[in-house]
Amino acid sequence: MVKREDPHTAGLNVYRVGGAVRDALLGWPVYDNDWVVVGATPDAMRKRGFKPVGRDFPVFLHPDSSEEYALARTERKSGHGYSGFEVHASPDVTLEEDLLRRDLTVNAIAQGTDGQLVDPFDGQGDIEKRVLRHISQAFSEDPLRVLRTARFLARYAPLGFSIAPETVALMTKVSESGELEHLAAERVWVETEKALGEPSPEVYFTTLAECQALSVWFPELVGEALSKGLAAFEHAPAANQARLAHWRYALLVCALDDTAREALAKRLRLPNGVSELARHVALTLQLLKTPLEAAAVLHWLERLDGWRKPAQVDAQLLLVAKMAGEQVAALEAAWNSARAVSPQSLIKQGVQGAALGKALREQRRLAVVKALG
Ligand SMILES: Nc1ccn([C@@H]2O[C@H](COP(=O)(O)OP(=O)(O)OP(=O)(O)O)[C@@H](O)[C@H]2O)c(=O)n1
Repeated sequence: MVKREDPHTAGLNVYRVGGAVRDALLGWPVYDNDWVVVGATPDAMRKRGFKPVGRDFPVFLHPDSSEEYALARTERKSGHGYSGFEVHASPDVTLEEDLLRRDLTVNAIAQGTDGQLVDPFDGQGDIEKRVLRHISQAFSEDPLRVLRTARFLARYAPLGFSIAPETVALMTKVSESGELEHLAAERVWVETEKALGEPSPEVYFTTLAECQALSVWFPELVGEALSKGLAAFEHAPAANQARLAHWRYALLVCALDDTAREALAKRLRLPNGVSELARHVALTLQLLKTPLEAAAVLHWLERLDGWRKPAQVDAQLLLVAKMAGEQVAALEAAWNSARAVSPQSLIKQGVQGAALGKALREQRRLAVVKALG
């Protein structure tokens, strides 16, 4: 089959870059491509039908594929945090200059439309050696890269990867400089959430501990709390990636006390669903610590909003299944009996209003008592 040339990019100097090239070389699944465009202007991109999306630098979406096309640029840090960047994008920025501003050698390989690789920092050599290595001191201009590097290791450690000692040293220097504190909590959570969905999520946290970054954003997890939390990961049930990440987070913090867990949730500005899930796991483990009693089970179901959101109870039973097997079976039986109590049948009997609520509560109580035997 003859491949038709894409009219939108015909004559443009474009390269596939970043994660897509890295992952293709690693044999890892590639979900989306990022492209860099050399020698073009924003105007020329718009005329070709690309849609501008970048707020801080010129990035465009391809009109058909919606893949990202960024104009080659250089960046220089000019202040704290993420806002302090001076971006220089112009047709005279070369591909090599654009690659030089990037974080890791394995992320700075470009591929021309002819398939040729442009690899000025020997990213291919580092892929072969299984090493995550920073490209230059500019690594420290974006403190998020400390978290990114730990996250990449959580993904690739099972392939034999490690972080170059000089990069660990630089990550430590960034952590100790206080720059990590300037990151937005949301960005920290995005990295952490991704890391929690990776094959070796524990590696993210141990790496952050090793380079002194853990105490900045996760002080509650420093020391023994971390080993306890990481040990809980193996109890995470199989799930899709988004769910798995949240379940693992809830397990990670399940041994913390309420104050520590809530402080962490607040600092990370966790989405409500995630902090609530973590709270629920703590409640469930608390319930399972002692022999099950009907009043405690009913109180737990109320706290989980189980009558309105039964899926929240089901999730808890799955989550703690491997931690407290037998008790969980009894709890599940009690829950199944209680949820089988139907308001409809009471309504049919003519029970209404406040009396209905009371009757429901009583029938559920009886169901739980009976199930617990
Ligand atoms: N703080 C950052 C973010 C991104 N990049 C560069 O931009 C590319 C694309 O970044 P991104 O899409 O965030 O990550 P990927 O490397 O594509 O990895 P992932 O598989 O997680 O999407 C990276 O490969 C890297 O070259 C960087 O140098 N520093």
